[in-house]
Amino acid sequence: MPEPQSRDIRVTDSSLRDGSHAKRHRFTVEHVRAIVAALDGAGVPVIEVTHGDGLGGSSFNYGFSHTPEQELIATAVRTAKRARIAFLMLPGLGVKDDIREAADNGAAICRIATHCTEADIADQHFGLAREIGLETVGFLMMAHSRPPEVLAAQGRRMADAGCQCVYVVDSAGALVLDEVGDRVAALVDELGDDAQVGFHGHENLGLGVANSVLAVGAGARQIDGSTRRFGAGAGNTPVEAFAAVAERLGIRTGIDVLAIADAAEDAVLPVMDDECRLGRLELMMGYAGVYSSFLKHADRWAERYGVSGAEILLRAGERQLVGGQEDQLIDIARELAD
Ligand SMILES: CC[C@H](O)CC(=O)C(=O)O
Ligand SMILES: [Mn+2]
Repeated sequence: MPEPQSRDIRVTDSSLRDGSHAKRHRFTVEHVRAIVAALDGAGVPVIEVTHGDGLGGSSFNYGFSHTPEQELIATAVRTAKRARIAFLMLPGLGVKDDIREAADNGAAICRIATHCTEADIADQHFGLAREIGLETVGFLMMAHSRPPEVLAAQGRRMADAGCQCVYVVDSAGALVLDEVGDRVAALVDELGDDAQVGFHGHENLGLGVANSVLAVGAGARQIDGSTRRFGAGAGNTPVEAFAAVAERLGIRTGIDVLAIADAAEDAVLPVMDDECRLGRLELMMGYAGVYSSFLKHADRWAERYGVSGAEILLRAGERQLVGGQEDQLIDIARELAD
C-alpha cells in the first residue's frame, strides 16, 4: 500500500469490531467473510475485527462471543485481498499472548485502547506489538471528558511507548465540531512527526461525518467509521457518507463510493439485527457523555427493573462512568426502581 500523500486519509472500517456491540457479539465466520469481501472490494484499506470490547472481551460482564474472535480474525485475513486486518485490545481485558495470537493469525495492526487519562497502562503492549512487527494505533477513549492539553500529554506517552497513530476517540459521540478540531490540533502539535493522529466518531449527536471532516482539517491522517454506521450507540461515522463527502472536498480515501454504497446495502445491512438509529437512548448518550457501548446494557436493565433507560443513561453521565463499569448500570436501575 503506498504511503499517504499530503491530503490522503486512511480509513479504518470498524463494523466488525464496534458493530459487535450492536450485534451483541454474535458475529459468525460467514458474516465476517461477507463483510470483509465487500469492504475489501470497495477499497477500504483497513478492516478491524474483534469482540466489541477487544481481545478477551468475551465475558459475562461484556457479553460472550458467538465465535472465538481469533477465528474471526483468521477468516478476515484469509478473505481480504488488499485490506489489512486490525484488532483492538484493552489492557487488562486482553493480555500480551492475545496480541501474539492475533499476529500469528495474520493481523497487521494492533490498536490499544485506554481511558483518555490512563495511557501509561498500554506501554508494554505498544512495545510488544512493535517488537513483533505490528503497526500500532492508540485509542484515547472518552476524549470529550478531558481538555486538549490532557489528551496531548497522554498521546505523548503513547507515542513514546511505540504508538504510531494516536486517536481522539469520541466514545460517547459527545464532541461537537470545534471540540474535535481543538483536540486533534493539540495532538498534532504535540506529536509532530513522531506519530500520526486519528479520529473515531459516534453518531449520537448526528455529527460523525462533520466531526471527521473537522478532524481532517485539524491534521488527522486516519479516520474510523463503520459502513452503514454499524457500531455502538447510534453507530459510527458512516464510511460510505464520509467517502462521498471526502471526495467532494478533494480528500483522497481510495474508497470507491458506488462500491461502498453497495457494500452498505448488500453486505452489511443483512448482517445487522437492527439499523443503528439515533433514537431517545442514543441521543441521551451523546447529550450526557455516556459510553456508546453502554446502550444495550442500559436497555436490558431498564426492561428488567421497569425503569427509564434514558434516566439510567443520564445518571451514568453524571457519575462519569468509564468502560468496565457496566455493572454500575444495574445499581442505577435498582436505585430508580426503589
Ligand atoms: C470498549 C471499547 C470501545 O468500544 C472502543 C470504542 O470504539 C470507543 O470507545 O468508541
Ligand atoms: Mn467506538
